[in-house]
Amino acid sequence: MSKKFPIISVVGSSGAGTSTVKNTFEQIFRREGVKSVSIEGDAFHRYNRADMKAELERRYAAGDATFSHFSYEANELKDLERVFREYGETGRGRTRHYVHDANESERYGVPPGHFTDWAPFEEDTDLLFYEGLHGCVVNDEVNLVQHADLKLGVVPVINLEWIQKIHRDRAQRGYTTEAVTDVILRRMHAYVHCIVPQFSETDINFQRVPVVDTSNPFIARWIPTPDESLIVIRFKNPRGIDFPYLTSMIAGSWMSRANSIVVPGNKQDLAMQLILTPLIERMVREARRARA
Ligand SMILES: Nc1ncnc2c1ncn2[C@@H]1O[C@H](COP(=O)(O)OP(=O)(O)OP(=O)(O)O)[C@@H](O)[C@H]1O
Ligand SMILES: O=C(CO)[C@H](O)[C@H](O)COP(=O)(O)O
Repeated sequence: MSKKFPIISVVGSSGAGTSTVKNTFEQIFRREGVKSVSIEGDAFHRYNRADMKAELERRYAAGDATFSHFSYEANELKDLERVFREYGETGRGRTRHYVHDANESERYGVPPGHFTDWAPFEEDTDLLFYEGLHGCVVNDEVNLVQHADLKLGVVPVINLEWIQKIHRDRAQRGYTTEAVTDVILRRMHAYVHCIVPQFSETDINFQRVPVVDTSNPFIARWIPTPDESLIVIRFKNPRGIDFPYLTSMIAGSWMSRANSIVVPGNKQDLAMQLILTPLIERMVREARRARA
């Protein structure tokens, strides 16, 4: 936690929608005049695509069928913690990009499956925004949670998460359904052991639930639309959350538990803006005062 240089950590599995949620944050940052710097979790993968394949094959031959990008050891989590710590203390740090596809390759000038060089953060920012797989990990080696001031989970129910991943990986990253299915299966062990525990550490979870049949996600022809889904929003600590205000502002919403509200899928963006804007505004105001 840093009063001077706060960190927002948005965590979700691959295909959960963390990149999509980043757009909502960008709108809030723009409207509130917040200067942010951001990290994509994939920047902290340990291996480029070819080296990851070789490492997978090596481990598989040695009898380990559980290794995947979700595993702690496939990522440089100590480096990520170092960046979180340094940013929290000084407002400085560095990141890079993992280039997934031809579009990103054109943007960054590096072939798909490779990293760009590390580059320092811009100076004089108000906060650091992280989105990715491991931003709330606590294990024997790292404790990322302790550095983050606002922690969010983006967690569609699993069939929907798979549909989103399959469609995105096919449409944008050039993989077949069979290849994505293999990846989902291979990652399941680490999904349970490395990804899921983080959603008990997060302050707020956004869980998208489809209200159309997704019982065979591998043949779904499209991603259920916002109109075909609900969002369950759960607050770890509901004290101070103005639920009557939220349910009156968001048409069609209701409280399903003392710490949870449900909103129509097409109100996700509005709900996030209403919930997050005051939290971000206060965080940035206090940080600016502490730096003055
Ligand atoms: N609320 C939503 N409604 C409809 N589609 C969504 C929603 N959120 C995400 N998607 C779709 O799901 C797919 C995956 O989303 P996104 O790329 O944001 O995932 P991600 O968590 O960033 O994945 P990765 O970490 O693998 O990059 C995209 O096709 C996106 O358009
Ligand atoms: O989205 C992911 C993890 O969040 C990707 O699966 C990961 O970055 C590896 O990418 P690729 O399989 O395209 O090399």
